[in-house]
Amino acid sequence: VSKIFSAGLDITEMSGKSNEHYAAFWRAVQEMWLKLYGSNMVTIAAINGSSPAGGCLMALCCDYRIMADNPKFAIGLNETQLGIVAPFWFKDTMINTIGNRATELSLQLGQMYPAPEALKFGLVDKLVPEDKVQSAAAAAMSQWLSVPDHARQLTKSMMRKPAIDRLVKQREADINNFVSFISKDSIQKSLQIYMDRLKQKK
Ligand SMILES: CCC/C=C/C(=O)SCCNC(=O)CCNC(=O)[C@H](O)C(C)(C)COP(=O)([O-])OP(=O)([O-])OC[C@H]1O[C@@H](n2cnc3c(N)ncnc32)[C@H](O)[C@@H]1OP(=O)([O-])[O-]
Repeated sequence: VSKIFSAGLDITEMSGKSNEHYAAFWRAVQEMWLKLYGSNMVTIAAINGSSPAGGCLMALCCDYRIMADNPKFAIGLNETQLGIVAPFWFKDTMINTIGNRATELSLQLGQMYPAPEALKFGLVDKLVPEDKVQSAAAAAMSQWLSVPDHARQLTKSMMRKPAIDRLVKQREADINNFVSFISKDSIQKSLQIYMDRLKQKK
């Protein structure tokens, strides 16, 4: 979709559904993170549009982020703006990228950063003109692949394993927590209001 890298998790999957549905959905989101954050391959995000919440998480899972230099595109974990809470492993992924204080600011405010600010915060590593995002990502990939792979993989795993182990240990509890949170009437209402606002914006 033009102008969107990823709109994040599908909000319609989190509203008006059964607890079984929410549990299966959340397990799939966990799986995506475990696979992408834990991948031993080199992953470069070519961010060619806005990237809220789950979209930001996907970008943060990568080893390096290149974003289109367009202030209309914004990236961030904006969960609080929807009345929901980014789980601890979203938080850990952001801390591992931009540090504790910047993460606390970002998460509490549900801040979306336009591309130039995202670069300042270290949320992305490089800005390039919109038509150069793919080629810049390919160039970055070549650089990353020139490092001896075994050493790079072990280093990546050393950096990320503690966060991954934390979720693996608490997977079921995290699913239960998500289901009981998302199925609350007050949270369902917040999500509905947010979706209505998105539609009104058009
Ligand atoms: C604990 C849980 C953690 C949660 C993590 C998450 O990721 S939470 C998710 C956090 N995500 C957000 O907060 C993203 C909110 N979205 C946005 O900020 C903007 O849509 C945009 C910047 C992605 C694209 O702007 P744009 O002007 O190019 O496009 P547009 O605005 O006109 O939308 C087109 C259509 O798509 C619809 N739709 C959009 N997103 C979603 C979605 N996630 N889901 C479902 N539907 C969505 C929108 O309603 C509209 O539907 P319609 O009326 O055609 O039936």
